Amino acid sequence: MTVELGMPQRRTTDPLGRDPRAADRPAGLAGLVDRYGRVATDMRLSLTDKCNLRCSYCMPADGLPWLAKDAVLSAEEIVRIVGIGVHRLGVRELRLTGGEPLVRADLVEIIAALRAAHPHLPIALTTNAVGLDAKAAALSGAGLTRINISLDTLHPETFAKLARRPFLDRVLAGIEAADAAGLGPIKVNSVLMRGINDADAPALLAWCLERGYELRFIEQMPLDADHGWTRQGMVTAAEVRAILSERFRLAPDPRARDGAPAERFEVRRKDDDAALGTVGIIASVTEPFCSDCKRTRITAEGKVMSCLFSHEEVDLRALLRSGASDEDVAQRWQEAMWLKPRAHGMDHTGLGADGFTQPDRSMSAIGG
Ligand SMILES: Nc1nc2c(ncn2[C@@H]2O[C@H](COP(=O)(O)OP(=O)(O)OP(=O)(O)O)[C@@H](O)[C@H]2O)c(=O)[nH]1
Ligand SMILES: C[S@@+](CC[C@H](N)C(=O)[O-])C[C@H]1O[C@@H](n2cnc3c(N)ncnc32)[C@H](O)[C@@H]1O
Ligand code: SF4
Ligand code: SF4
Repeated sequence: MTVELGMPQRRTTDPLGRDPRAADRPAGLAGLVDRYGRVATDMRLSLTDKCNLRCSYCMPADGLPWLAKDAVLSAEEIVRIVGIGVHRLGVRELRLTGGEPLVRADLVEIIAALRAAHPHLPIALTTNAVGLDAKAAALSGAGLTRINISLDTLHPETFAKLARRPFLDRVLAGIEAADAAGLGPIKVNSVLMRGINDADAPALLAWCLERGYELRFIEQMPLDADHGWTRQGMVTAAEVRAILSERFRLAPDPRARDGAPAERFEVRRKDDDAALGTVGIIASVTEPFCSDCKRTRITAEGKVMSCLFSHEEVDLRALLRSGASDEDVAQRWQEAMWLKPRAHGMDHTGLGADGFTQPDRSMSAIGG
């Protein structure tokens, strides 16, 4: 069997697809453990590579060549692969992402089927919320647990510039509908771009705090399809804290982080120190959290990416479609995770630094 790998190499393995480099994985070791002792229990599954926005930090203006329909995992394959993760490999939480998961016509059916198979599994969705106003109630009814929504600005012109689509009103309607449908706690994801929306950060935080949403500012990572990212151009976590501190007082949140990308802060009013809520900062570049990583990713076409920045992908779809048993699929997934890089796709942290190569795929094609 030929195993498709990302750049820079292709690799062929034996008929069962065993990877010789994972030969040192102790026999009988349960779960998605890697060589550095991390255990992946958080599964992130991309439902599609397609999207209806063109955020400049993710997609090119003209979009990307979309995968063919039959290249993407079907609803049945998704249910099977999640079942293997949960029942055989210790997956404890699931996040559905993309691309834009809402463009998938069978999203509600997928969630209903996953919920029927796993009554107690936390199932979250990361979405841009375009069209969510019409679907939030159905998603909640189907069993979706909670939702994270991307929103970079409250200014229509800035939104249209960043997302290259004039859809701010639709996103705001989607957020409101998600809240009304009980899909909280709602988390809002915001990527700050220097000179474009960084000055909007305090106003966006005030807006989220008023509504009880948890805003998280995300450092831009080198995962844009245009390969235009530079370390100097990126707005850092330290800058975000400085911008927010002009209007609020931030104090470390005492709750345990538990491997989450976001470091949380309590937000207090400056004059009377009144508690207003929480803000998160996801500092993948300047304050990486790889040593506690518990994530395993499956792309829309069924490939394991052990790390967001992996240059290797292990094809589970081919196995699923070749009549392989759940045990074989689980074993390949375990081998892929055993070989997970230590950090940022390498053996050390350093996005944009020496030794780092940006993956060919954009965030939208990996599944953010
Ligand atoms: N470097 C890195 N960044 C990640 C990883 N997972 C998520 N992120 C970043 O965190 C952002 C927010 O991710 P979400 O999809 O909202 O999920 P989350 O923050 O893990 O989810 P919660 O459990 O709701 O806090 C993503 O857009 C990425 O920028 C990861 O494994 N590595
Ligand atoms: C790839 S999107 C997929 C889900 C959905 N389309 C959305 O935007 O929420 C998931 C998350 O990735 C984030 N993202 C995309 N490109 C990024 C980049 N280059 N650096 C950091 N985060 C990025 C987005 O802000 C979004 O919150
Ligand atoms: S960040 Fe999400 S909404 Fe924006 S282009 Fe990427 S996949 Fe689409
Ligand atoms: S860069 Fe890779 S190792 Fe680091 S947190 Fe993200 S997925 Fe985990």
